[in-house]
Amino acid sequence: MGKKGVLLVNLGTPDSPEVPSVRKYLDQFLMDERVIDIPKFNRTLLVKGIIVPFRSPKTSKLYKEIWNENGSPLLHYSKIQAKLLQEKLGDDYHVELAMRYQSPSIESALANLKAGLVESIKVIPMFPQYASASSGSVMQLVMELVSKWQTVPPISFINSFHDNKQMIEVFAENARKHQPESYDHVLFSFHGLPERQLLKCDHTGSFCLKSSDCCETLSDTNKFCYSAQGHDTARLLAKELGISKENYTVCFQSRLGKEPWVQPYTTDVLKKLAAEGKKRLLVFSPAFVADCLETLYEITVEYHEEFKTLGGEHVQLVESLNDHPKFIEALEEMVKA
Ligand SMILES: C=CC1=C(C)c2cc3[nH]c(cc4nc(cc5[nH]c(cc1n2)c(C)c5CCC(=O)O)C(CCC(=O)O)=C4C)c(C)c3C=C
Ligand SMILES: [Fe+2]
Ligand SMILES: [Fe+2]
Repeated sequence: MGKKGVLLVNLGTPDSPEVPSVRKYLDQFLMDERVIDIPKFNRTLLVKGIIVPFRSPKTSKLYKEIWNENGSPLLHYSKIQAKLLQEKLGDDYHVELAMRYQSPSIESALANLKAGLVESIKVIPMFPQYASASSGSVMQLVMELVSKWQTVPPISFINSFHDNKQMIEVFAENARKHQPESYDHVLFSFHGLPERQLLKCDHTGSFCLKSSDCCETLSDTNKFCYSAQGHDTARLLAKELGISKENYTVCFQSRLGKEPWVQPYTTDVLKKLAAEGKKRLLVFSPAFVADCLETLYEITVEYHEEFKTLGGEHVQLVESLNDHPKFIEALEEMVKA
């Protein structure tokens, strides 16, 4: 029997922090019709004419702040996760890592699986909460590529793992290192998403954003909603750590453009908490399985500085899942499920 193929796919990162690489990365990322979901002509004008030329130099500076001897943290941790998973699964499995944007590409990882004569492929988009712009985009590209093969192997996808028990335990364990009870408030800061993309997930058109608490419970109507899944992750984490409802806030960071994104925005929450006299914040970023630009710069540097300017004292990031053995066990279970 052939090996069972496993494909881990994370978002992607520039090949280097220099402006030309960042330009290439942002161009590929933001020209994805699931990321900037507007007609192609308008997307091309916006992305190639405005965002990429103006944003690349600024984003390059930020990447230079987090780049280290291992390169991009996101790629570095992703490689370790794939290696540890391969070791855990053993010789009956063939694990490949890909990035949705830049390298290693999904195309090359699939070619490696094909060359390895795998008998099946399990794809894990490495995003705990489903979003069309992340998991959906990975699934679409994998399906497009594999659909062109002469022999299409049995292929399956993990859609989301927002309530994965081991994942919750790892985040909680990482938080305990910081004595959560010594903080004035806890934030669960998720990567943002345009509201338009949330609304598109509600096929009934009757539920999403129709009330201020539409994401507070998961039901058949909103089970694929990124925000509702995020609220679920936050609830489970708060329960695991015994954090009461009034002591935490779910919020969304990294907004791009002028259109409304899912709210509340993390920056607004920082202002509100500072005005209430809160001094020390513990911040989880549970939309990511590895530390990356958004955690290591946006939270650790930008939000920390911003909160201090507002009168606060400290913003402490809870380390991501990275190379934690229990997270690798979680991946193993997903593969074997
Ligand atoms: C949870 C996963 C992610 C979703 C959903 C997502 C949506 C999304 N992102 C942008 C724009 C940018 N995101 C950027 C960085 C970035 N995004 C994710 C994950 C999700 N994005 C990660 C892991 C990272 C960091 C990658 C790394 O190398 O560390 C960036 C680049 C940085 C910058 O210029 O600010 C942009 C741009 C949009 C528009 C979007 C949904 C519509
Ligand atoms: Fe993003
Ligand atoms: Fe909702």
